[in-house]
Amino acid sequence: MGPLLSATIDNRNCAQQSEAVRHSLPYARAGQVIGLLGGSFDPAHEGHVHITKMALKRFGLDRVWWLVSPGNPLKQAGPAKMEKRLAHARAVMDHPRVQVTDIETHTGTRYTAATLEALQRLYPGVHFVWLMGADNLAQFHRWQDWQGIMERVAVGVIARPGTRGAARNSVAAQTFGAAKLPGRASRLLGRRTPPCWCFINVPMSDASSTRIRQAGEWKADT
Ligand SMILES: Nc1ncnc2c1ncn2[C@@H]1O[C@H](COP(=O)(O)OP(=O)(O)OP(=O)(O)O)[C@@H](O)[C@H]1O
Ligand SMILES: O=C(O)c1ccc[n+]([C@@H]2O[C@H](COP(=O)([O-])O)[C@@H](O)[C@H]2O)c1
Repeated sequence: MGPLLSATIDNRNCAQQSEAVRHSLPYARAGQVIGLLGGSFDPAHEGHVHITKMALKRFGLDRVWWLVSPGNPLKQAGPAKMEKRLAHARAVMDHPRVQVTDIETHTGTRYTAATLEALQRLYPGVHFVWLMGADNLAQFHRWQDWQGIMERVAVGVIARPGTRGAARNSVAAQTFGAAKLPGRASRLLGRRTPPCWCFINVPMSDASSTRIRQAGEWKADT
């Protein structure tokens, strides 16, 4: 087989693969603002539901997609099986504008920077907003290519009990201080050109997956 033919077949395989990935993904059209809440969801709980509803309202989002992670790259211990976490998350989060997905299984990405790059390639013209609790902002500078994430998408941060100070003093908050949108303007977040991030001070939920696991209400392999 000549090099030209082999390259054509490779390209076709590649196109078929990305078509298959596209079929496994939720629908969004250009111009929509989609919030992405990535997490281990091991298990999903009322705190996730609460911040999702707050984000929909306060960040002016059209939809939120939960990205149930194959595994947080910074966590040593693996979470419960994907099918189990997905099923539970779908039972917990029942809202017409929220979809619970395993997108990273289909894109084959684990690091958030790579996931966002893949999603922007798959959804041209869609505005993505990365959502996270304040605890994650505090350690955001440990994520792979975290500055690249800030340059790529808007970031919406939601208050979490006991983490406000650490979030405010975090490397990310300090480094991108000039790109902070005041909470009163939070609805504009999704349509701003990154870097742009916003912290919303909302009524808080103290629910946590760690607490649920420690109480023995969720077992990894059952
Ligand atoms: N009660 C909460 N308030 C605000 N943000 C939350 C809350 N619970 C989870 N989040 C956020 O939701 C995202 C996914 O969280 P995750 O699935 O890790 O749940 P968790 O309760 O933090 O889990 P764990 O205790 O295992 O670390 C993260 O951005 C996290 O900050
Ligand atoms: O990309 C990274 O380096 C990175 C490091 C830590 C966490 N994340 C992502 O942050 C989200 C929250 O993770 P978790 O385990 O705290 O629920 C989830 O989508 C992870 O993939 C991403």
